[in-house]
Amino acid sequence: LPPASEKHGLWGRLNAGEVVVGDGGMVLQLERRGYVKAGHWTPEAAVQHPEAVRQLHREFLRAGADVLQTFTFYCSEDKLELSGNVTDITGTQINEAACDLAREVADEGSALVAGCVSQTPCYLENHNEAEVKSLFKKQMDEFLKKDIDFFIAEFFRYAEEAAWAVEVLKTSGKTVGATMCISPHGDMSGLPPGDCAVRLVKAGADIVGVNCHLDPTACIQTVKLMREGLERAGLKAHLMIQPLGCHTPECNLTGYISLPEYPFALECRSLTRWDVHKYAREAYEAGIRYIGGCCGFEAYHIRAISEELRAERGFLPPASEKHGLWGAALEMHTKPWVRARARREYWENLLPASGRPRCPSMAKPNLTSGSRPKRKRKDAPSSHQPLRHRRAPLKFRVRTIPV
Ligand code: MET
Ligand SMILES: [Zn+2]
Repeated sequence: LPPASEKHGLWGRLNAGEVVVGDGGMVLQLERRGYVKAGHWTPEAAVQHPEAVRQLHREFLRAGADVLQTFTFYCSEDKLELSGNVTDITGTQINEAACDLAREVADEGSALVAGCVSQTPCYLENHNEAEVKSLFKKQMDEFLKKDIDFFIAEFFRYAEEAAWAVEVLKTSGKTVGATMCISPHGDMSGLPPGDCAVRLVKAGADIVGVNCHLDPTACIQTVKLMREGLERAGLKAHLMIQPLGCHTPECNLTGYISLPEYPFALECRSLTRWDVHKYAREAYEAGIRYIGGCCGFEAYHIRAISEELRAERGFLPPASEKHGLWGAALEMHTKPWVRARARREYWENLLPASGRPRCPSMAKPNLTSGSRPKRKRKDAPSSHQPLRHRRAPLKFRVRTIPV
């Protein structure tokens, strides 16, 4: 169990039955703002554009986030090398700068800082436990040089790799949350969500759940399956959820990356703040107490979680000073037909139009998962040998999730 000093940390808060509001998506949002390269999704902006990262952290804090996650997605040494995106900055520099940024902003409020690791190319490449674990250990040691409160291992497609990350992070003695980017069908080796959760808790995870890849509806369904798996095994853990900020009802095993709109035309699918109210309530009712968002979740979505759960938390966040509940600020509008929208029933029951007459409401997802491109030797800016890649085997057929 985590040390007593963590009584007021994440572990203590969750054990006391508190709701913990997570932050939103960093890489997708910073790509849209011009600081991250799509396809690569590496976080060198922590060093190159600290002001951009700091600002996004601040927006999430102001919206009520209790946790700021370090901007260290895909910041393992092998992923940085594979992306070939930075030659003049090391992974160590990015990890350390990201910790400093998250801490600086967290201390402007009373947020916790989570040091985050994610899936590695090395795992797909060779399944070598020692090698994969050494990548996580390196990142963990860099985080531990800085002031972080707990760890999150997130965005894992395979329970095995996530469990390896958890085993490494637990050696720190700190609280560890683990979230997988899986659907109700389970992980990429066919392990059902309940069994994934059991595996993660047995590896030492204190909090388990899902992040990214699918919309709130599918993610809640998956976390419920995790909870049931834990109950069947007689194991206890807190539950965590950070879904996409997009509607993906027709998605399948491969998640939103299989949508034709990924990643540059997803806007039509964005959740409204009212969708988030519904999500936050459903997640809470499912017994999930760490409730945040992943890609597509912006500050106003996080504020909507904070507003929906204001009674349970006992306060509203600073950003709500500029937002009347359920549209109440519209009472001041000069036009009577807009004033008429200053009520909960209006926004709760609205079916928003897309304004795009020729658009279908559903897309046809691509049915295969892609292989990684080989990096061209002559373009390779790194002095290291590029990694070899092979197609990740899809062990079972892609199906559509009934929701
Ligand atoms: C592709 S999932 C990304 C997760 C990470 N915490 C981020 O928001 O940047
Ligand atoms: Zn995400």
